[in-house]
Order: sequence, then C-alpha cells, then structure tokens
Amino acid sequence: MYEVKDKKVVLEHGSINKGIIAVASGKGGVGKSTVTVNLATALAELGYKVGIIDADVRGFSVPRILGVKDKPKAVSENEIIPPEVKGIKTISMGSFVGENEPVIWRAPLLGGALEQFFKDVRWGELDYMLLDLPPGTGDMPLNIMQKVPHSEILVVTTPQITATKVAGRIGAMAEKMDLQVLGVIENMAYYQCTECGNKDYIFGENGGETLADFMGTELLGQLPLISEVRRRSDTGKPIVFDEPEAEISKEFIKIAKRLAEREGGFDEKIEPLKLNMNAK
Ligand SMILES: Nc1ncnc2c1ncn2[C@@H]1O[C@H](COP(=O)(O)OP(=O)(O)OP(=O)(O)O)[C@@H](O)[C@H]1O
Repeated sequence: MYEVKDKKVVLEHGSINKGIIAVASGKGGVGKSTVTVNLATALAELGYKVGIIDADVRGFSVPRILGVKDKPKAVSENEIIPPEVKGIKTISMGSFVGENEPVIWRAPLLGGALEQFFKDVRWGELDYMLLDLPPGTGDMPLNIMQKVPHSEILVVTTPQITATKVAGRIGAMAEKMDLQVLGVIENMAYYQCTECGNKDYIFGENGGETLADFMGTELLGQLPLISEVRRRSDTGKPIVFDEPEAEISKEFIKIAKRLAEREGGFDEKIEPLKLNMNAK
C-alpha cells in the first residue's frame, strides 16, 4: 500500500512527510468527524498540507462537514484526483455513494477500499494525513489500524464515564498493535451560557484527563459544546475556517500546534504504548 523511505511515507501518487493521524472514538456521536475536519483545517491554517481519508465508511460525514461539493475525478484506471476544499484534499466513501444510501461493508472489503484510497488517489506531497476511523473498537477500526501501521492514534471522547470507559479500549487495541497514542481530546467538555458565561458540565468533569492518565498520554484539549459548531458542520463551514477568532477555534489551533511541534517523520520501529493500569 505504501513504503517508508527517508522518514517519509511514499505513496503511488505522492507522499506523507510528517504524520498519519488516525482519529478514533470508543463510541459514535462524540464528535470524532467534527474534530477530524476542524483539526485538519487548523493544521492547514498553520501552513501544513493536509489530506483526509474518511474511513468511517458507514457513517461518512467528512464531505458534509468540510463542504465538499465536487466528486473525485478518475483520470485513469489507477489514478483519482481528490476534491480539494480549503486547501484540504479528501476522499470519502460518501463521494461514491449517495448520503442516504446504506453501505454494507465487511472489514476485508473496507480494507480494499482503504488500500485504493492510499494507492490510487493523487495526494501529492502532504505533511499530514488524517484518518477518520469508524467509531468503536470492532473489526473495522482494527482492520484499518493493521493496514496502516505507521498511524498514530488521537482519541476523541466526551467527559462522560460511559464514553471514556469504552474509549479506554482503544488504548488496549493500540498497545496490541504497537501503535502510539498521540493524546486525548475531550469534546463537549462543557456548555457555556452565552448570556451569563456560566459553565455547565453537562456530561460530567475530568473524563478526558482520567482517560489520558489511564493511557499514559496527554490531554491535548477540551472543546466546549456550542451550537455554532453543529450549525457550521451541517452547512459545510468548519468553525476553525469560518470563525477563527472563536474560543473553540483557538483551542483547535492550540492542539494543532502541539501536534505539529513533535518531530514528525516515519520510523520503521514504533515504540509500543504503555498502559497505566493503576490509574483511577
Ligand atoms: N463541540 C461541539 N459542539 C456542538 N455540537 C457538536 C460538537 N461536536 C460535535 N457536535 C455535533 O454532534 C454530532 C455528532 O458529531 P460527529 O458526527 O462529529 O460525531 P462522530 O463521533 O464522528 O459520530 P459517528 O462516528 O457516529 O459518525 C454532530 O451533529 C456534530 O455537529
């Protein structure tokens, strides 16, 4: 599917120079796709070249959130030009089937599609590739992680105990496959009243921190629950792009900077993650 040469992931039609970030969540609906798109936008705003593979083949929502209007263009049997929005190249199952059509995939079939996304798409030179994984820790995300052993995992969770408990399994999955966990992003951390500024911790407090502690990784950021995020995602205008001065956009930029200050590049050997089984 790809090879690693001179610290780069070399693809058929391009390369990835700094990192493959697989965005995972223990369960659906916690904002994984929203985070993927806004983080990609933040990295692009910082000047990095970014691609997104929407690997959430059943619940694909990247095209809608990013505002993709164009279809991928096949220039030959083995070469596809991906749509590009806001400087971000992206490919999604959603570009090949209608939004309302069910996609009945089995993990091996998904593996085939993913391979094609890596091999046949003309990505050009990228700094970061983001993978929006299917939610959970079932066959689908497992299969993807196995196929892309140079990916590093970013875990999205809400602070709610039910969400953090299942997200903890991603750590075990990563450990089994010798994949690094980059950190945890706590989404929907609190709702801030637009009138009085009071913070309401709707889904509980400190869940992200507890999860990060359990995984022996860092809590990269806490994102508030605000209706503007949902509204803009529904209309294809990621908030980081559309309202860069919003507090949540600044938090995304902070997370992107934190990720980008790491050295980057790809090694043959990947250090396994150590789980801290004694954490609360
Ligand atoms: N911080 C936020 N504030 C307000 N709404 C949010 C926030 N994050 C996500 N949402 C909304 O929550 C819903 C679920 O988000 P999203 O589709 O990103 O979740 P997901 O984890 O990718 O779900 P799935 O994996 O099941 O597709 C969407 O309507 C999205 O607009």
